[in-house]
Amino acid sequence: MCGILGLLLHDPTIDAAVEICEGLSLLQHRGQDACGIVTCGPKGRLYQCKANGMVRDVLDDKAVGRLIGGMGVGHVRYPTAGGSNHAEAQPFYVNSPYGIVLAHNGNLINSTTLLQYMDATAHRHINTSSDSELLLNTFADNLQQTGKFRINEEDIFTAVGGLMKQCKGAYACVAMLAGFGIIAFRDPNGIRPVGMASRRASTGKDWLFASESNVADAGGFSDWEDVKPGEAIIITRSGVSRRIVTEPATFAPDIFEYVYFARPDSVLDGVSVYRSRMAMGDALAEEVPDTSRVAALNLAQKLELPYREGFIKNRYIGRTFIMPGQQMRKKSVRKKLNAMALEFADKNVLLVDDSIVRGTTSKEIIQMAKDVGAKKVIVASCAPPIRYSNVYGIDMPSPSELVAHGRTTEEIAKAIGADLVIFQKLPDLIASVRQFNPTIETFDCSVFTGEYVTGGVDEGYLAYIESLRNDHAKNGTVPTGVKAVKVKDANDLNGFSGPVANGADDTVGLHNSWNIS
Ligand SMILES: O=P(O)(O)OC[C@H]1O[C@H](OP(=O)(O)OP(=O)(O)O)[C@H](O)[C@@H]1O
Ligand SMILES: NC(=O)CC[C@H](N)C(=O)O
Ligand SMILES: [Mg+2]
Repeated sequence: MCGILGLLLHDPTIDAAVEICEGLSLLQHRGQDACGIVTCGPKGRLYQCKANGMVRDVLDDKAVGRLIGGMGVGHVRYPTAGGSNHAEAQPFYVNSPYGIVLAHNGNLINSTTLLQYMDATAHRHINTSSDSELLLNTFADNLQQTGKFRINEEDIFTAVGGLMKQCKGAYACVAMLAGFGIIAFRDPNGIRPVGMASRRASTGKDWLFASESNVADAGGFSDWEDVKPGEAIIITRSGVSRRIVTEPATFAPDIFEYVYFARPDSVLDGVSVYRSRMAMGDALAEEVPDTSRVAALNLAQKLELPYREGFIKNRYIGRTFIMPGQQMRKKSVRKKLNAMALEFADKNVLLVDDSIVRGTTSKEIIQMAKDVGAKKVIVASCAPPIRYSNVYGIDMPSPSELVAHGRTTEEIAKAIGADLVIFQKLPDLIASVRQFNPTIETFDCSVFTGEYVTGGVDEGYLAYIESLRNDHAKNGTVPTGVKAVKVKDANDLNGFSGPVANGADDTVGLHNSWNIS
């Protein structure tokens, strides 16, 4: 999952970068791997700073001070395609046509086809294994085809419409055209979130696009509105233009945003994440003979059991599930959470978490609770068992890494060392979220069901991404031996070797040197 942000200030003499940076730090929970900002200053010049690392490290005062201009785009990255190298940090830039910058949240499932098209037809050079670079070039190619010396809103709608025909998968995007304005668009299924808000500024308005509404709240923006599925919104200093640019498709936001990804103080697609998590706790209570903190509190109240914070969290260790390798995740859970012996000694405890994915967290914390004297440890998960790959922007490519894959509930309990595991039922999870916005037709629940809302995800594709992105491939630790994966049907690409796995990806890349003095 990534965080995206666009800001256009009414007064172009005020630099937007400081606020973009603050906004990105509010989206840090969506991506910890890399971050970046590109701004547009006088004469349409673009200024960029992006690198691996957290917002506070990459975007320090000095770096932000060099980013000139009253509009810009920002990104925090959690890789789901390509590798984790600097070159794949976002936003991406392409000079032709017009100078375009793009920040993407989501994941494309037809990268191979797009790559072939870029090479054989559009003749555009793709320098990384990132699907987001392909997305940007698809946008650029569609804009190029309008053939205009100067672009207008109509051309942009046409280009985004063309992109939506070509790109399959999940994409919530914020783009910027040099000297023109900022643009947001969202895939036809609306799988990933992005919204818009505005704020009065002297004689006009400042405009914000962001993955989550918490950014708008903190910046004093109001009138938060979600970008609709299949919609493109263009903001220039002359105003706002918006249009649904594609055929309607099933609106299916990813339910895992509510379970885990989004901050509880955000409202996504009209649903308060906080209230949906409280409802998850209520529903889960029905199953007993958080993230999860909100749910745990409600669950405890309903069961009339005392609610305690049995683990103290080190707020300086980031999210563990979105860390790249299993060793790191495991070590970080121990560093992040410490069991309060007082709360556990000689007690039977019910631990509530928002989800059990690889089982890293639950396995560690059950052991920690037992180490400080817990008698019985029962674990309740606000999400149902996760048994299938995610292909839309959550890095869960490999079912065999999921603790629930191929296991019954009893076997999962055994694998994580729990006395009992209780899972939320899928209809209850869906109802917990949907009750707050019944206009959402359905959700992408593919990690629970193996049913993919976009189509185009068959066994061959799932095997392909698994070979590319399982933990061994990412860390270059074999045993799968995946070093570089040949693009399917790549005969006409002059031997071009397609996306390579993380650990094997030693691309130097065309990236900026961010820490120049
Ligand atoms: O079964 P696993 O593979 O461990 O994944 C599930 C865990 O990962 C997440 O926590 P994370 O540490 O990422 O973030 P949080 O602090 O927001 O809970 C989630 O909240 C679960 O605790
Ligand atoms: N999690 C995401 O949204 C990732 C965006 C993009 N697929 C990347 O890997 O950079
Ligand atoms: Mg957690």
